[in-house]
Amino acid sequence: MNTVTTVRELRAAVAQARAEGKDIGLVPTMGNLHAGHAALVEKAAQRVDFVVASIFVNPLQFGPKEDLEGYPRTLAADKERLIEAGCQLLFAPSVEEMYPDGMAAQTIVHVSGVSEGLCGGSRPGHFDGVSTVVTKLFQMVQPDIAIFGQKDYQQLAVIRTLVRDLNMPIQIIGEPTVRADDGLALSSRNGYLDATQRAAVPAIYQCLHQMATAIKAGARDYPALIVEGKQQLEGAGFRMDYLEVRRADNLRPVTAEDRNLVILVALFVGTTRLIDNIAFELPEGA
Ligand SMILES: Nc1ncnc2c1ncn2[C@@H]1O[C@H](COP(=O)(O)OP(=O)(O)OP(=O)(O)O)[C@@H](O)[C@H]1O
Ligand SMILES: CC(C)(CO)[C@@H](O)C(=O)[O-]
Ligand code: BAL
Repeated sequence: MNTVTTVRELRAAVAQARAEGKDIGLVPTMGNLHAGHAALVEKAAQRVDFVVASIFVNPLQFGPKEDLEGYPRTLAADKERLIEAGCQLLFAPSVEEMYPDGMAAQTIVHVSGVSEGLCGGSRPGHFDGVSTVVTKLFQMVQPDIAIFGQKDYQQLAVIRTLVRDLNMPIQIIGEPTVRADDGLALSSRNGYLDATQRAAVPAIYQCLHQMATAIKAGARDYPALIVEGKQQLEGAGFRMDYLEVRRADNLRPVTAEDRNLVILVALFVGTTRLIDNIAFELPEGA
């Protein structure tokens, strides 16, 4: 695996792969890689000849009181994981390389609709930062496919909308969330948890799973289910950001006719903000 840090080197390496007739896949990340990221790279390696991963902790998507400074940076270990997973090229640019004129001067890409509410409501500007950096990465690499995790469900929906609205010829692939044995969604931010918090957090997915089971069994009073779910999570010691049932395709509020649903949660464990979700289809007759 080669590592490049400049757009110029990135374009040259991708051009060479193209000249060799290879198709290209991109896996954008912020590093501190775990088995969830590895699954995305492995999927890309199954689908294309040349896998590019990026590691960039994008300041543009962090709020002023968020964890930009403390976000874990583990480049040496990340490279080992990428090699094992089948990555051919790592792009690990500096902030100056990505935003040479500074972030205030950067053209911003705003995806409307699906970026509003949920994480977009709690993290103002977050999805503008994501859409902008992902657009830049897409322009730099011009991949055939790009792979994202369903753990960041709203992000995936924003990127699908971005690609459709701006007619980008890139196939977006969403990969299932990789979980620890106790159900916790793998996330770089799990590393912020102490032992007591780590013991408590499997309750997040258990709650989502219970709610999904109840809905599949016929429960339709979503507001009541949400109140109950929040009480359960608050009782486990978490501070709620949101817990919502939405349409799985466009994240709009659910109507009685909708069959494809997603329950999304964001909460604080101490100062650590975690997200998770469960998407499911209502069985026939339910
Ligand atoms: N458990 C997981 N399973 C599958 N994909 C994942 C998982 N966690 C993250 N991803 C995906 O990896 C890509 C890079 O995400 P990122 O580097 O932010 O990792 P993260 O672990 O989600 O970190 P954070 O704690 O910052 O949310 C995104 O497409 C994200 O959805
Ligand atoms: C897609 C992404 C790499 C953009 O910075 C980031 O939001 C992430 O890691 O999910
Ligand atoms: N995984 C999404 C990146 C972020 O939380 O900023």
